[in-house]
Amino acid sequence: MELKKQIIKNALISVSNKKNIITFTKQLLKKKIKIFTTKNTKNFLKNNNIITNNISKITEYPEILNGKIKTLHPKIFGGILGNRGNDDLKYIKKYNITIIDLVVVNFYPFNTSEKNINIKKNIDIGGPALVRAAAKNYKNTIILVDVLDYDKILLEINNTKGVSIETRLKLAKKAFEYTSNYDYLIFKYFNKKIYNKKNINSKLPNKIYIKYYKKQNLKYGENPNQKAALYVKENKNDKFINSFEQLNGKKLSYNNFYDSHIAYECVNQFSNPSCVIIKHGNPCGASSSNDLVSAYLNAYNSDSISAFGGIIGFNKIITEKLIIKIIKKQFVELIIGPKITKEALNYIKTNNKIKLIICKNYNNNYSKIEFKNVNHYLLVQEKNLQNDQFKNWEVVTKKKPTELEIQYSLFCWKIAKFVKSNAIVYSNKFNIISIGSGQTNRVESVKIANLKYKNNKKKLKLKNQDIIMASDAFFPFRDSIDECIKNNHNISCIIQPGGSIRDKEVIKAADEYNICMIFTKNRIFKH
Ligand SMILES: NC(=O)c1ncn([C@@H]2O[C@H](COP(=O)(O)O)[C@@H](O)[C@H]2O)c1NC=O
Repeated sequence: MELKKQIIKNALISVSNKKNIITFTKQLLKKKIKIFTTKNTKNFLKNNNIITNNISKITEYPEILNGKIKTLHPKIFGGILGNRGNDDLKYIKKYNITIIDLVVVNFYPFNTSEKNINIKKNIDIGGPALVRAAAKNYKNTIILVDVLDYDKILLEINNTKGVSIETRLKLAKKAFEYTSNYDYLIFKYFNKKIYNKKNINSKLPNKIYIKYYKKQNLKYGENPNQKAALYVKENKNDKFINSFEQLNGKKLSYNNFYDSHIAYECVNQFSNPSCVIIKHGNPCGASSSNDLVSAYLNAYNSDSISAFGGIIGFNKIITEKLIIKIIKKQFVELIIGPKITKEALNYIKTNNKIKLIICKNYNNNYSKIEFKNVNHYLLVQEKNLQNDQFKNWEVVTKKKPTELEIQYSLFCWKIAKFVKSNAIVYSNKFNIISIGSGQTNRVESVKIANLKYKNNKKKLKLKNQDIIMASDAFFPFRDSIDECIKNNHNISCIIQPGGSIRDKEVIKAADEYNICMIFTKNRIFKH
């Protein structure tokens, strides 16, 4: 329902951020709108040769308490909240209230990234009150909180001599969003102060407030019939989000986004040129080498069938030579890396089927907690951030690993961390050669890993190369180890968390076969 357009006679301007206010005020004055301003806004405009009325002309009261009370007065709020056409009129007349048709306000900045926030100075009281009052009475009072809306409103006034009810409603919605965001920042500040003081484990607080903003719609969810979108925390300085750029290919799907992050997180564990190929959230191939081309080829050879349509992560600059190699070898869904050469980018751009993401500022420590929702509940846990270092591990067998075997075991373990449970991973040097993933019992995962290993052994011409075996949780029995030896798998070292009641039996098996065994003492389940 379109209300009769009201002519704007009086406006109140009280802005901390003075951007664009000069031009806007000039335009309002041209329309013969009477303008009332708070002290600094008035002085700022005056210094720019724009004369406005001091708010005290309405309140007949000076600003007091060093500006803590400027506009908090019945004559101001009466003018904003009063309805023009009903019982309120009698009060308006009785108390000689100036009707205010337009309120332009933005608040004192409350920047939580600043170390020393001055609560007295930084928490705006009168501003939010003005904004809420005007937004509540949006049918009568227009509320402007966004500098970017000044021009739009002027255009609407010029074209239609008023501001439509639809626009007023949108502005009111924006105003309440503005006040709630502002209060949320202040709340967070107080919340942090309390937690830090009491030294409570603030990672898992008693209450969780989640505020994420839609960054982009995704092509679809896990399946094409599911709508999906990407949300981010609003942090304009977030280096990761700012540097996460899609440079080629069609819109990302939910699975693309998920897999590419896993690929990138996994490959960024390594400092040597490395490649990880992900399918359905699981690594299917990985390698660290002297250069990315050989790392890619080794990773591809880990499981060339699964690599089809895979998400490939690199930790070094992507070159044209590498792209040519990949395209020659396989159909690839997405490539993610920290940088790409100009030539490689031009080359990849000739094929819009390949999605390319470049992410310069990778930070694994950004979020220390993880969420999963199950119907009515939100499951929250700390990220499984472990210190994967040999000094924290224990060699439990008679045979001790060589320096190289320790390095190889670390590589194999780091990949196993990303494999869905139950995970069994075989590697040769810094190359993954077989993965058994996501089975409901460990023996099945071992069997799958063994089968893939058997196939790869011929293909990769592995003869008596020493193999590392990683398991994401302890072996409940010695049978898995017997099974490997029976199949002549040349295992030189097994890395696993340990902790089974039959550890002794398992260690005995390893000793019998003259294999080294490392206990990491940390389980790496991934559901
Ligand atoms: N206390 C008040 O009555 C009051 N009324 C408006 N303000 C704020 O004062 C600022 C503008 O004041 P000035 O024009 O003096 O810079 C605005 O950010 C506005 O949100 C107030 N200041 C703080 O609470």
